Amino acid sequence: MKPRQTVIELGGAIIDSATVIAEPIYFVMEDGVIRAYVRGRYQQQPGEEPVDLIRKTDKIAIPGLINTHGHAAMTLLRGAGDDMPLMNWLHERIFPLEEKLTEEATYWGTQLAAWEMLISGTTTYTDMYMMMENTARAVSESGMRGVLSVGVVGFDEDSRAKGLSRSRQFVADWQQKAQGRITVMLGPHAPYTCPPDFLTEIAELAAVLNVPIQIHLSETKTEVEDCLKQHGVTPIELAQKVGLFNLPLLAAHCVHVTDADLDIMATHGVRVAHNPQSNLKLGSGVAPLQKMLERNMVVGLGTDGAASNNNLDMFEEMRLAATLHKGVHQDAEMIPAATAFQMATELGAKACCLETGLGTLQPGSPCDMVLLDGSSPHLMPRHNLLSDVVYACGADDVRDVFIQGRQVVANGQPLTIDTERVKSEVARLKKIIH
Ligand SMILES: CSC[C@H]1O[C@@H](n2cnc3c(O)ncnc32)[C@H](O)[C@@H]1O
Ligand SMILES: [Zn+2]
Repeated sequence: MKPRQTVIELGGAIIDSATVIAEPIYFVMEDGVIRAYVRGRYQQQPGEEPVDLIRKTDKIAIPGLINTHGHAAMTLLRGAGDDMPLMNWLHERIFPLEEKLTEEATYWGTQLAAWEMLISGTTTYTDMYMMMENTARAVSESGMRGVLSVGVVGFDEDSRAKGLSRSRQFVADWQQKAQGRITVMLGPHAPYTCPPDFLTEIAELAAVLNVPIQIHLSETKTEVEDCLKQHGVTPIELAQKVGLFNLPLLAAHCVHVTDADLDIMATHGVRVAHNPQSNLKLGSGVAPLQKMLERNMVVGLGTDGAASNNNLDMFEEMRLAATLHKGVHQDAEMIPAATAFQMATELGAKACCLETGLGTLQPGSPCDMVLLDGSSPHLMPRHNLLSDVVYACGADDVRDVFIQGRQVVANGQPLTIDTERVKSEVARLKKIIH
């Protein structure tokens, strides 16, 4: 039997960064996939199969936002260490607190993150953390898409062996699970926590398991200076040397990269997660985004964890990406709204090695759709819909969210998260993690 179709009628839509329709439009969905979009109002034609009709003519549709770098359970550490540079923040505050995180804490921290991400229009996110089984369970229950990896460090033989075996098991258990919403990567933390021979082992394992890699690279000046002192090469050169770039790889940050580093990355198709807010808050610097895009590199946007941001709001990242670089370079033409929007959607999907079509509302794409309140002052008088979404809208304008055609947020409220339970569990856990 042919699956029943659903039609969503809207007041306008951004199909992708190059296709903006600021007039009535409807989408035809079937099996969680967008089959077509048609300008104008929906009218059933004589003899046409009946459809389920959702009428939201005061809403504007955009593709679900894609957060290309994060550590979901770090919501539990929000505000627990502020105004410190990365290395002090990690060693003096974060690592000691993370020692106290239990498996169930990881689960509730991820639930809290999913709640925050869903109501702010993020439908897909990446994660690298410890105890990822619980993260995957929370992601699966939330209805979100997750690109998940076990965070691995190689301080000694024991941590190396555990990291590799946990990663293997995680791929076996979770690759393409939750109706295909979960995909897995390997997650070596950084070159300063994983020695070169261990990074090679990880690259070899990724090739065997046929999964991409995500890693923090060249985040701070100190990281680069230490790497040069210790290994005689930059973190990017090191990553290439040890074989990491022979595989699809998503590099978070890349703030302190030379032109030669960028050429290496571009040649090897290295994808980048740009995290402007986290880089500013930790005082790390500003990544050379324009130079990356000039080399046609795939760059997505990310929040990083809630302890270095301190929220998971992709509207803020989009707006910051579109304004920060203009200010730094005194060039108002840099990173136009369409580019920032593309990074938060389509390019984000590519950065995460996800299926084609994700990050757009084009026919054939999965129906991961966010509906904004068309009667918000941020969307008036509507000279330019794309500009309004990037420069004026915020998380508060998100009303409804669909992932794979399933509604997960209705009128600003998450449908898949027991928010009262999350509130009480997080309050309880705060007493343990302090
Ligand atoms: C080994 S699991 C992931 C690990 O990464 C830590 N982390 C969070 N944010 C950052 C960042 O900006 N740079 C480097 N490492 C970061 C997190 O606390 C976990 O320990
Ligand atoms: Zn990170």
